[in-house]
Amino acid sequence: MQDGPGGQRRPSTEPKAVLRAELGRARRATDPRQRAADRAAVGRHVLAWVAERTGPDAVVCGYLPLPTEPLDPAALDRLAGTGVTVLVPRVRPDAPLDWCRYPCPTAAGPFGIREPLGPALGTDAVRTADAVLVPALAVDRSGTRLGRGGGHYDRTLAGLAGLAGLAGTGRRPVLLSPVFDGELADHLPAEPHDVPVDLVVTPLGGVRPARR
Ligand SMILES: Nc1nc2c(c(=O)[nH]1)N(C=O)[C@@H](CNc1ccc(C(=O)N[C@@H](CCC(=O)O)C(=O)O)cc1)CN2
Ligand SMILES: Nc1ncnc2c1ncn2[C@@H]1O[C@H](COP(=O)(O)OP(=O)(O)OP(=O)(O)O)[C@@H](O)[C@H]1O
Repeated sequence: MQDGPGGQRRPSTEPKAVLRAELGRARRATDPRQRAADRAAVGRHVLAWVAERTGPDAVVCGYLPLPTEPLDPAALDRLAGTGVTVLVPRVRPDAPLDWCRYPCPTAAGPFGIREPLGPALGTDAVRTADAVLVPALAVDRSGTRLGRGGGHYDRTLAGLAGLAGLAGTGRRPVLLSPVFDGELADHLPAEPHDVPVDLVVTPLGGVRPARR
């Protein structure tokens, strides 16, 4: 939102902001039973992928999903129950995300998301991850993601980009974005700071390469 003449709030007409508003409306308009089935399907796909591709010693960065987001929170519990180390983000203003080990107590946080209250592991904890679930409102054919616009994940993923090819293992976490099937876009506005995701997870399509 921007301040309009006279100081009243009016919606931004910036292309990304318009897209976010449209995608948000579509999510809220989805039939709750369909949404629940979709969220459960995405959770199952994530669990199966982790079991197949990384195994029980894995570290997975997830997030505490909003009720309209395409990920069943129970999937995080099941993942943690398999022995996988699950981390969830804590927002810090104008900084990369901090991380807490899940499950942990949570409290109502900004933007309607639950805020984890466990000990803060620091922003570098994401570097230990084998996979990072990156929330998105849509993902396009080049893997460009449309997020909520806070830049929280952009700042977090920017630190990881430099990990590829580093001395040692040279590995960086695999980036997966859960989205609803209708949120695979042909083209989204991309900026230089946008880090593309590797994989998308949808209820019907399962886990697939983001580049199509
Ligand atoms: N579940 C979740 N956790 C996350 C993110 C996210 O997108 N999803 N974030 C990604 O960066 C960060 C928090 N940033 C956010 C920024 C804005 C809004 C937001 O606009 N919320 C709407 C409600 C949307 C809805 O109900 O669907 C609002 O407050 O009106 C949410 C999270 C870190 N944690
Ligand atoms: N690496 C970075 N360092 C500092 N600021 C950044 C970085 N990446 C993005 N930003 C800032 O974050 C703001 C939001 O960027 P953008 O619109 O791409 O968000 P988003 O990807 O939708 O959000 P999110 O990353 O939270 O999911 C922009 O003002 C941008 O300048």
